[in-house]
Amino acid sequence: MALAGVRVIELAGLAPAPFCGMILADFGAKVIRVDRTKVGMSLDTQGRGKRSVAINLKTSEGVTLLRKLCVQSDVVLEPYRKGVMEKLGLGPRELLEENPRLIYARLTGYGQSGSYANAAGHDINYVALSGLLSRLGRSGEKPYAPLNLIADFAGGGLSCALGIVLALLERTKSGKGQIIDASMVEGAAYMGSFAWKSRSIGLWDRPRGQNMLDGGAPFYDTYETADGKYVAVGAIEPQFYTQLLKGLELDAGALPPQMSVDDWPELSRIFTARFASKTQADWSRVFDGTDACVTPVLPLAEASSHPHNRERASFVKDGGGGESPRPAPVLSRTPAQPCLASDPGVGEHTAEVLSEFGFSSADVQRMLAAGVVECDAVKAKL
Ligand SMILES: CCCCCCCCCCCC[C@H](C)C(=O)SCCNC(=O)CCNC(=O)[C@H](O)C(C)(C)COP(=O)(O)OP(=O)(O)OC[C@H]1O[C@@H](n2cnc3c(N)ncnc32)[C@H](O)[C@@H]1OP(=O)(O)O
Repeated sequence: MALAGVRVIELAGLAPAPFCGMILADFGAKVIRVDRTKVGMSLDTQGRGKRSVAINLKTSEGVTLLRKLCVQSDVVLEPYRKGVMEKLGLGPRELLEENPRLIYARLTGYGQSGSYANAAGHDINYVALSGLLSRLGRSGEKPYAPLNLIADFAGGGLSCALGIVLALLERTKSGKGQIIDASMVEGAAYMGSFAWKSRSIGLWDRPRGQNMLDGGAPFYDTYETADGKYVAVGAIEPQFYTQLLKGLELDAGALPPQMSVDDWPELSRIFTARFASKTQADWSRVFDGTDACVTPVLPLAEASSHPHNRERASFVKDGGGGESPRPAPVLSRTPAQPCLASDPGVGEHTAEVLSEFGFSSADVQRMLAAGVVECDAVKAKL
């Protein structure tokens, strides 16, 4: 796999950093998640392919131990508020001094500087500050955050993974590590560059929810079908729009022109009534195999069984039967191989990992007895 041989220390976080770590693990990195002690269970639902070490960082020996793990690794991924790692004496300056090849990734909401740098926040706050949230939502309604996808995952975990891979690539030339300041506000904004830069072509001139791509245009929207399900319509180009009208059995000559913005509400009413006349499956029969850009809106539970996704094996089943998306994109020679074993329990691999880093079993036993580390002995034996 592309990242084989890369060792990553991921400090356990909430959602963005765990996703970043999972991407790296999916593509072959050895990711070690550092969990807290005395927590029972992990909230990391993105633990695929990782191993877990439980360390109490409120002990000085725990901090020393983590330092040893970090300086013997390629990447440190930390998800804490600005200054937390420095307080522990594990800031980038200290660690890079000991290991100049280390890539030190800091995944935060507001970044390492600026007046919000110390503030708590979550996805919705970061998307709000990026400017994007103001553009999301239906006409006449309040701004709407589409799950926690934009900042936590697209602008956060994914863009931080890109930063790490770029730094690894650069290290092959310079031999040097570096610090990655991954701010979710900036990651989200960057991911939304199209929204900024396409203002120059008038794509967002109208209020929220009244533009071509935000629910304003009848040919770029969702419609309810006769069975209470939905279809998605994305027929932007005239040749595809023509196919849409054909499938809906509408006479183009009797309708206002596609780009007559003032007539969009009326066209929407016509499309709404038409789509309500058949079931979702009926519409798939009408539109599959055409260029009308009409697809069913699938629930998560049905996505993997859609013929297209089934043919590409786009979803994988883990050992417990749980389904999730397979890693993307697909690399031809070195594709990701997602681990199908169950996600790691807190401290499941403490003894195994510490031994790999050169600790003797007597060291491990002593640290266990002192409460510096914890080992989930039951899971570790399975
Ligand atoms: C009832 C609750 C139910 C919860 C169910 C949860 C289900 C999952 C839901 C996922 C929701 C995802 C949401 C929508 C998100 O947006 S997640 C993104 C959140 N934001 C970020 O990640 C940005 C960067 N991080 C942060 O800003 C902050 O970490 C935070 C998220 C605001 C949380 O702040 P806070 O809890 O005060 O923690 P921090 O200031 O970072 O300090 C962490 C403290 O923990 C300590 N710590 C860490 N590891 C260990 C360890 N192994 N052992 C002992 N202690 C440990 C650190 O030393 C630090 O301690 P201290 O410096 O405060 O004394």
